Amino acid sequence: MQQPQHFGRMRPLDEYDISIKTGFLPASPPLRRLLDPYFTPWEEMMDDFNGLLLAGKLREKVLKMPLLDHNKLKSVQEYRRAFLILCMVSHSYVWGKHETTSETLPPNLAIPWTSIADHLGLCPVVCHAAVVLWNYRLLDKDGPIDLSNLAALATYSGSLDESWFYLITTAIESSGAPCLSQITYAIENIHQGKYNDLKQNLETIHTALANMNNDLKRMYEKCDPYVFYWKIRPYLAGWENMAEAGLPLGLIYEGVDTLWNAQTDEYADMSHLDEAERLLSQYRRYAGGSAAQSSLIAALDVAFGVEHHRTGEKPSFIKAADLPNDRYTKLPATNPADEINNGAETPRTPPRFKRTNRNTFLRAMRKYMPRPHREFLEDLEEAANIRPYILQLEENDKNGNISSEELEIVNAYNECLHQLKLFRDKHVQIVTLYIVNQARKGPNIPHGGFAIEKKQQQQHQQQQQKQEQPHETEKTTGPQIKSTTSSSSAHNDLYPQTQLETQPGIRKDSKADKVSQMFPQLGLARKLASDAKVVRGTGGTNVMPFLKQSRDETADMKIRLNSDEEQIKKEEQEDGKQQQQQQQQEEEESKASWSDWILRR
Ligand code: HEM
Repeated sequence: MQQPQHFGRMRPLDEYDISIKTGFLPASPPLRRLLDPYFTPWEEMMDDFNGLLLAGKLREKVLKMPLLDHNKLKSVQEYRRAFLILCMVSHSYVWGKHETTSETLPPNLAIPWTSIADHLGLCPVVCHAAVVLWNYRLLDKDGPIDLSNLAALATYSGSLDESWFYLITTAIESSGAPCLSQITYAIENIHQGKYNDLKQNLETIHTALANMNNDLKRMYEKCDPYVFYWKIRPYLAGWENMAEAGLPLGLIYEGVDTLWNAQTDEYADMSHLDEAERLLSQYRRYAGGSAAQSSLIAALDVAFGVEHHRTGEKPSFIKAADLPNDRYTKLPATNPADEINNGAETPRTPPRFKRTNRNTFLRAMRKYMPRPHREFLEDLEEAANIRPYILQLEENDKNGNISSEELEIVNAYNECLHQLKLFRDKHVQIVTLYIVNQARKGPNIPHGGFAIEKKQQQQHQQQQQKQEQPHETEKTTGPQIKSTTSSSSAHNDLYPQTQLETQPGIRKDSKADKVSQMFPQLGLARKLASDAKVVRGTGGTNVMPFLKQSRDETADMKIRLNSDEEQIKKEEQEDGKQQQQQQQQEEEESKASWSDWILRR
């Protein structure tokens, strides 16, 4: 006999820092400034930082900035504002504007950023919460949180495209806000047997999801894919898998020099370590900002019991053996010192993922969500009884024992999943246009004089190949791997974060160079085989298997009832047609340009 399932109960939403009205967005708009004059140096930096970055003066100015005490921040709103400031200034400091990547973050940024991140339950790196949840203002303070009334507080590039990119996501969070209370009501209604109310909960979630889809479709309107890929995305990059950008070990958080253990998230005394060990322990690797860190989409998955597997594990889709060993299948340790100690993989991965989410990447994204939101997802995993209830109805149906009301509930559940699948369909199209196509085409550098033309670049590469393989000129196939201390390829000097990931760009005499010599077991100096499968542009085509699998896993959760035979046949025909169309569309999209999209609207 099947054991009865036990479900946990949720705490009230406000205990997870969730508002019934605004969801994961704060109940009132984020602070526009820190008013305490003590923090003037940070706010002044914000006033000027786009200009300073453009003028190449940002690093100089940062180095003159005082080290401020984060303990003087009073409210959570102030902590969030401070976190946003430090995300903006620190990523600009590290990546610069056409400057060499900085491998170190000075103490006046690193120390407060790390402490403030700890306070908020985040990592000291840019994340969805910083640029989407805490980075907007309302043009009319009494108006709605939608695209007709939103402006961004801060952008790296100073462009409207970047504002639009964040604001679309803010609008999605706002449209999706009703889902959170409805999910908790649905759970309670199942406990109490109030099935009519449950149907209404599902219908409200369905409407919210449809609104989210409408918001997502508007990404094309004001965010140019070229600007996104080449001007915005580089600043959102973190320091995990960034060897090619000159950060093979991650970033040194200067002054945060108590020994930090990523597994336990605790600090220890470092006095017993020698200089090299101390240096190594200061490195941290974090993924960059991504809407994959949105707790909203994750909450919907958990609520509906959408099962996510390791990429490639879903046999009908793609064989794991054919996939590259990349960030979507395996993540490096946050602190490279752990690789020497015990080969740890994904630190601080929340332990309780019993039910649905077994995808390495999606799980890892949770440590980049604010602590209360992460706790909401963890508790929801214990409490989510919607899918088990629907599966019970499916069982009733098999026994010829389902009422018309129950049928309606199953249909409402299926409709919600369908909307979530449509969201992922659109998202796959967006990623094709905004990332895959851009990575394939390469930067379209005008006659600015600061980059070399394609022809010259080819000559440059040929020359380099000759130098590196004087005896093997005839049998080269894949992209060429350079020696570990060579400079990056010509045009990508401007955008180091978009380099090929197999080129460990360790600068001679850099700290990473020193550390890699001291710890050869880290394997940084390894020269990879030229036919290594992992070769691809950062965030390029390798992301697609992951995203398409995630979409297909959503569609797979739909329930097919026997009593709906007619409906099933119709759906199967439609699904077949849809799959064909989708494949065709995806092929066309891989060739499409942004103007095609705009004209097609
Ligand atoms: C120009 C727009 C966008 C681009 C280029 C983009 C790109 C990506 C990429 C590359 C990933 C893979 C994970 C990573 O490498 O970070 C991803 C995942 C994801 N993105 Fe986006 N994204 C965009 C907009 C959005 C928006 C507006 C949302 C809404 C919340 C969103 C939600 C997600 C989610 C939930 C995932 C995790 C995969 C999944 O659950 O299916 N993205 N996105």
